[in-house]
Amino acid sequence: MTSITELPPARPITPHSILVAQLQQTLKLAQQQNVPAEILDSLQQAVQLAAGLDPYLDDYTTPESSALTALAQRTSQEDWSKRFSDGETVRQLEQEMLSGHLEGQTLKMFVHMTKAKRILEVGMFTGYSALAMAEALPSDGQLIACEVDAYVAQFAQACFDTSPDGDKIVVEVAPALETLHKLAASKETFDLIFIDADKKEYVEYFQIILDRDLLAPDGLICVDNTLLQGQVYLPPEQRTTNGEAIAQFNAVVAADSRVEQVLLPIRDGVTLIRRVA
Ligand SMILES: C[S@@+](CC[C@H](N)C(=O)[O-])C[C@H]1O[C@@H](n2cnc3c(N)ncnc32)[C@H](O)[C@@H]1O
Repeated sequence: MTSITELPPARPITPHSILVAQLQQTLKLAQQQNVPAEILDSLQQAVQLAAGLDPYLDDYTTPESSALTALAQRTSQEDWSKRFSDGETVRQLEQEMLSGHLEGQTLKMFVHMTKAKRILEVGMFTGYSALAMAEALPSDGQLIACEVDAYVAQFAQACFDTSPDGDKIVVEVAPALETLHKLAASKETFDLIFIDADKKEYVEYFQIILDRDLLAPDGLICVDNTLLQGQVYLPPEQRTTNGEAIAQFNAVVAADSRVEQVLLPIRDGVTLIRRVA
């Protein structure tokens, strides 16, 4: 009999799920104190309203494919800390990096809406968003995924090999900046570009994409984690290095007259950018 190791459940990493956890903790504390019933009642309503949102969004969003469910399950069953301490991954990875059902379905919608045929993903991890977008591509469409870590690249490839849409994905194992320069040198262009790799390099990815014309005319850039757990609008002294990098990235995009953008509060924040000049 094989024993399945119990791994920790995913921790809250979006502004909304962090807020839910904080409200639940506040309610617990209030229940232990002699707090007036009126305040307890109000807190309980706040918890209900906040905690119900994510499950409701999941319930009323088209379900993910069986290939995506399998990939997400495999990702959550992997002991990423052990992979890192054994030297198999180049950095500490974690299951929370996977974008998941709501964002995956949102990206699929963008692929359909833009009629994209060529997609570039910067930061693939185990391949959830890559496979979600590939599922929306026509049969002659292609997605190039940049990933620096050879272990996760292999992990993702094994999942793609068992999916009907996996053959639309080509994985480039190298630092993303290297791959972006290589693609630009061979004059490649993309209808949709999804940025989700090293937060400290986001400004560089954005600038190379625009300066070296990696984005096709009328193309769309989608950028993940642009709320970075709420750190971008919390007092700057509470920001991590990644929080600071994303705050700077958002400011750079907002000041660039070549583009227009909208920051959507989906999961950890997704910014859509299109070129206007
Ligand atoms: C947040 S995860 C990507 C999640 C994935 N897009 C998804 O939705 O499931 C970020 C990934 O970017 C990779 N990464 C980090 N820095 C990178 C770099 N400089 N070049 C290429 N990949 C990088 C990490 O190894 C990690 O797998």
